[in-house]
Amino acid sequence: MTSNIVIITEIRQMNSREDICFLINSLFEAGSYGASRYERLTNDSRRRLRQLLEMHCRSIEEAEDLSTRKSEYFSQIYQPRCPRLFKFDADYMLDPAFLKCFKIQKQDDGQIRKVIVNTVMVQAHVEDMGNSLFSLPLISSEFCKDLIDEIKHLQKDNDASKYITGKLNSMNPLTNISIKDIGLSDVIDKFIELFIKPISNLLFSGVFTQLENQHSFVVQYQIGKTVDLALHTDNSDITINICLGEEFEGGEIYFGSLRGENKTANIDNEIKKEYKHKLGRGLIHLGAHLHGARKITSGHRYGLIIWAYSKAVRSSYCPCCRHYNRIRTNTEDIAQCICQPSFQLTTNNKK
Ligand SMILES: O=C(O)CCC(=O)C(=O)O
Ligand SMILES: [Fe+2]
Repeated sequence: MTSNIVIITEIRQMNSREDICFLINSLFEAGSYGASRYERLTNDSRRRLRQLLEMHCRSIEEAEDLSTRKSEYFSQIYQPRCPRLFKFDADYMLDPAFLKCFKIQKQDDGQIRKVIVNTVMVQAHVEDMGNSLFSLPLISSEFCKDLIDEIKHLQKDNDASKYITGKLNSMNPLTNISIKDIGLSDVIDKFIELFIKPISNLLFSGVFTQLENQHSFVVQYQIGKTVDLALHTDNSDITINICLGEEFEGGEIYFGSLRGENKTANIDNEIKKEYKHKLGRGLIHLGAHLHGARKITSGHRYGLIIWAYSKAVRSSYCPCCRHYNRIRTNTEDIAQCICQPSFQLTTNNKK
């Protein structure tokens, strides 16, 4: 008999219909002992699991339906304050120093055809803070200002404001605004595809050759509301954290060890680096890097957080404990994991 604790953890990590299918397939697939994981559970465990699965599926479906309604509202009804934000334009969006890190080839109509990283300029403009943590100029001050003005405009609009608050990451539930909901996903997708992917490929020495997906949001910190963020790791493969402004004091971001590297019980001893946000400048770090944000002491802080995903990297770690390649056996498809006797990697990668 296997314990269902592992499966319960997997259920809690489901975020989409795709995740539900992935989990259900893995529950009913014949395992290395012949019987599926589901068949190896007691009747009682199966009953509890079914209830939990149903509840979680319902909440995912409700969240997805709400997300569709939001997208419809923002694409069809909402009148943006700054329409320029919604169409990708590298010269408007990106910091001139960041643009210098690339050779950009354009088509006759001005669209970008190809972007090649300029290694010498990357060395000049990107600060390597160690432990796969990089700081660099990313976004123009004009784009930062327009995005904050758009957020303020959204928050004043009765209909729009109803849609923009919600639980986006489990840590800062009330004040985050989803980039997808407000119709800025295409802009962020292009930014990742054209610029973040090639520069990450260079900075992380070829680990992130592809970044197929993203989940992005604007975070806000304000006295009397959310002022800080506890130490955590992100559900991302790499995170891009950009300071949008406005005026604020405090709010430094601090970093500890990488997930799994942490050996001491006292997490405060682990803090290794601190970074002071600067307008338009950002950090690129591994999602597995422990980090948190210090209290702001005055003002209002906005940040653009991009969680980027790589299918190849995701399929190399256990979806349950999220550690990389715990122990691999020689058997082609099986990786051993402390979470359960065997974690089956399928070719059907998640996300
Ligand atoms: O506020 C920040 O700069 C960090 C935010 C963050 O780490 C997160 O939302 O995951
Ligand atoms: Fe984070």
